Amino acid sequence: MPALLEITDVKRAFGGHKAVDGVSLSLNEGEITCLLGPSGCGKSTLLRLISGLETIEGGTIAANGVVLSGKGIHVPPEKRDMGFVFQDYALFPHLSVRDNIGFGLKHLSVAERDERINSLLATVRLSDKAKLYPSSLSGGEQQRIALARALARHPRLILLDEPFSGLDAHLKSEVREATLNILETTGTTAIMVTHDAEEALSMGHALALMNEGKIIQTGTPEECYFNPASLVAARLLGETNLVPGKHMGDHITSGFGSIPAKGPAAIKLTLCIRPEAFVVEDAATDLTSEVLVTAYRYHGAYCDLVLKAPNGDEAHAHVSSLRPYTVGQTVHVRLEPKLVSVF
Ligand SMILES: Nc1ncnc2c1ncn2[C@@H]1O[C@H](COP(=O)(O)OP(=O)(O)OP(=O)(O)O)[C@@H](O)[C@H]1O
Repeated sequence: MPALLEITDVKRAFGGHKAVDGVSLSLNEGEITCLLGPSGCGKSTLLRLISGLETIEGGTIAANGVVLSGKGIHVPPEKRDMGFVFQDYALFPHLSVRDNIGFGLKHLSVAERDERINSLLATVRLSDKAKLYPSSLSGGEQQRIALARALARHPRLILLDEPFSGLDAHLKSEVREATLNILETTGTTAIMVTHDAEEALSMGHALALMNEGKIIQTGTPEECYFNPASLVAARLLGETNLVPGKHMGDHITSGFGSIPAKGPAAIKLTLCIRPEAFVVEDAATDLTSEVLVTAYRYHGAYCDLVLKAPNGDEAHAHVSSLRPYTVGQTVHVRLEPKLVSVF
């Protein structure tokens, strides 16, 4: 897929603090790229640099081969052909849903404008709310208006900055799904900032992991989750247990069982084990370890166990809730190699 936006070695500092420190990233046409990183790592700044709301101090940003930000070049935001969805939606409270969506369409004839608004209202399933004002709508509905407004001018790129952070947990997954649907059916290219790993993994066609102003890994969600490039990347993508491991022939052993060796032999290894990597077996095998259950919490879909290995190492495990567990019992566990990274 061709790159729509090419970011090359982009830099931006504030008072000596390198907020964006030499970032290179390609956004592919028709894809949603999720930019995931901890608070303060520079995600919003990068988005603002792409939008043109902020100026770069080094590098280039080009769309379809045309430089938008570069040495002596700064195309203003309104000429970049991009749509924005902000954290707080930034809707106009004094305008109806219809007028919010049509705000950027004043260059069209009345008939063309009406047709475009009607089509967008249908896309975001708000046709029956067209005459209402934002204050009388739910958070999820307001988010869909913001999305429709951002899509109104058929922008080449949509920038979303934490678009679901204002929504209740139960509404979040529904609105995420609806947004994904709209972006995919309209074939829109988008970059979405989030610090929620689950959101990034479930919504992104591509992921860009960011830390301390730098992109530390890019790839599909599966590539990043199963093969994190570093401990920092692994931790960004979800809960992990860090446990020492040892090379023993063609295996790596740990207090929680053995996995086939990965990578070159090394004296000191750290295993990064996802909680769902633990498999409880009925009996001991070459790959299992007998561990003690020191804490147990039922979560419905799974059980959260704290396990203590014979060597004293501890780990959190998410295992099937079909089997009963009690604190103080011992179980035979092995590790699912795909969910273990070795550093
Ligand atoms: N206009 C500004 N003036 C001074 N410092 C700024 C400015 N904008 C951002 N920063 C600083 O740059 C760093 C990156 O900020 P940014 O908002 O891009 O992070 P973020 O990853 O989006 O964080 P969050 O997830 O908390 O929104 C922070 O240390 C922030 O304080």
